[in-house]
Amino acid sequence: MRKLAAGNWKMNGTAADLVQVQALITAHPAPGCDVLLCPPVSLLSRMADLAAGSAVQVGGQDCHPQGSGAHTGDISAQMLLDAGAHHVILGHSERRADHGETDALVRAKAQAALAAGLCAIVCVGELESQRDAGQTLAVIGAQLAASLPDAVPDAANLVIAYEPVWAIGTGRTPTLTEVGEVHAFIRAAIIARYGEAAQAMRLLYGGSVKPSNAAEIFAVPHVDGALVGGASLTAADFGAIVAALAKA
Ligand SMILES: O=C[C@H](O)COP(=O)(O)O
Repeated sequence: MRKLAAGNWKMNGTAADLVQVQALITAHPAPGCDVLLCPPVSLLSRMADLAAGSAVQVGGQDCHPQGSGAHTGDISAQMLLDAGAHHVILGHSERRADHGETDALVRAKAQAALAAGLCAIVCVGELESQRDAGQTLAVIGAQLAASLPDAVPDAANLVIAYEPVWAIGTGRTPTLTEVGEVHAFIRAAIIARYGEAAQAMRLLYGGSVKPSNAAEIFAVPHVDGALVGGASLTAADFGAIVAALAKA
């Protein structure tokens, strides 16, 4: 399976920051893994134009479950595709917290994304209190059961990102053993759900991935890449993570 280094710019970046994308493309013309950047919608089309013909793909950070209609401020999967996106991040914990997104809504969005021809990156992850209470696998299992799409015709089009909420933007990470335990659990859950085709679904770890810890995280079984926030904003940091993944 080809691994995936995905960057989530979140609500960061203006046109001036596209120099980072050009620098990434120049420094990693043939990266040896898939490379994705998900900018705010305001930059999506421009970033897609800039990255055309390079190894960098672009994606959205959310989509509406419907294709069009009276939904002020929202964007559909078809619109993301039209703007040049190949992927969309769905169910990020920040959207679950900021916008009250439920597992059922995340599933509807994921199904819309797949139907539109996008690759869906569905995020799951436990709160620190849930980890402390020994509930991590139960929480992840419930999120997977209710957030993932019913049918996935092409395993390459569903990516699952494990992001412990307490590790996002904090500089803290689970131990490698803990990462491995959750990723093995996710692999088993999706094989039970979708069959052996789920061996080809990529599982990303996200939460304070940096150049300094990327290689050890990428050595954990069933870690097929990363969903990177802060460190995806600069070509130097994200490029180092891309290089570590290509070597893993
Ligand atoms: O989507 C990315 C994650 O929330 C990780 O963010 P972070 O790398 O800044 O911790």
